[in-house]
Amino acid sequence: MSGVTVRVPAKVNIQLAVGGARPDGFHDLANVFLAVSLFDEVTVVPAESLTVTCTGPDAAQVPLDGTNLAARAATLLAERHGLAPDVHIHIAKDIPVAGGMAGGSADGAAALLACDVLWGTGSSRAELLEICAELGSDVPFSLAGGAALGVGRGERLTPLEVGGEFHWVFAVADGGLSTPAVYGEFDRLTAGTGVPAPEASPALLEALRAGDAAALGAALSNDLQPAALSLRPSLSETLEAGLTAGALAALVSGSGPTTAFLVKDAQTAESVARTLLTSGTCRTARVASSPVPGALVV
Ligand SMILES: C[C@@](CO)(OP(=O)(O)O)[C@H](O)COP(=O)(O)OP(=O)(O)OC[C@H]1O[C@@H](n2ccc(N)nc2=O)[C@H](O)[C@@H]1O
Ligand SMILES: Nc1ncnc2c1ncn2[C@@H]1O[C@H](COP(=O)(O)OP(=O)(O)O)[C@@H](O)[C@H]1O
Repeated sequence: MSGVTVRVPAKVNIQLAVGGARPDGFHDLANVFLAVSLFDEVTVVPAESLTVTCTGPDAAQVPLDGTNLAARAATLLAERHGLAPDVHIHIAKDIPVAGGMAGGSADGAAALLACDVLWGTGSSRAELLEICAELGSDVPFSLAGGAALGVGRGERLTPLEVGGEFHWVFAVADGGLSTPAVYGEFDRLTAGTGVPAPEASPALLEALRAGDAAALGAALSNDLQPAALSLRPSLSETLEAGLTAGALAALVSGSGPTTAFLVKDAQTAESVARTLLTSGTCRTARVASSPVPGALVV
């Protein structure tokens, strides 16, 4: 076999309920993930040693050493099977980097699936999900796709029913935001307030099940948004610009700084994206729909 390519989607968190910091430094979450139609493609081919290349508009920001999540995935799978992780990994990157859309996690899940097929290691779905959880809290969802509630660190998934297609615009900001820095700012902002245990919103889950965009818009929430806005105050102007342009609702995607706009249909997505592009409040604007499947061999 010459090589294996896996296509993998980005995510938006339609609800991100964050509890207090745990002794291990992580936060318990009720994390409602939705996979959206921005994709990376990861190709693995046999090679003399483990190497990584990346192309795409944000490629310069992607590490090409052993810290790349795709390289870590190949190494973890190889270790489990007593193999050498001798593959060349190529990432065709279209998901914004450090944007709160789980692009690195997506590449980790994609490389894991691609190597499992290339090496014929035949891992079960449960084994793949376990390795994903070792790679990072968001990685299991990148493998699973669709929509899911993630609890614990966000790695323990329950699939969710979605009753229709939802349309989005994503405003990509200049530069990224560090996920640990945003959780750290959340801790600083909530210190001494008695953070409640995170719970999924019944209204949000019902809107998702019904495919009701207006109801979903009313229920979107992200507990990390005040922290992301505190670190990057200019994002409030982007949120405002998208709402003025006709979005049903707006929120920061995960730890940011990408902002997400739910719109009523594909046509409105195009017009909101055009307005956002000319507003000067973001670097670029992308349209997407949801849900889409998780990592798949192409
Ligand atoms: C915020 C979220 C929302 O889905 O995603 P992004 O917006 O960054 O994509 C996730 O919780 C990010 O998950 P992921 O990026 O996989 O994080 P990990 O690699 O597991 O952890 C990186 C760091 O984030 C913090 N972290 C992560 C997950 C969690 N439940 N609590 C945390 O406090 C910790 O500081 C940890 O050291
Ligand atoms: N394959 C990868 N693609 C992008 N970033 C990666 C990858 N592997 C490791 N990283 C690192 O992870 C950081 C977070 O990137 P990313 O997953 O795109 O954002 P986020 O965690 O905000 O969703 C990057 O700044 C980069 O240093």
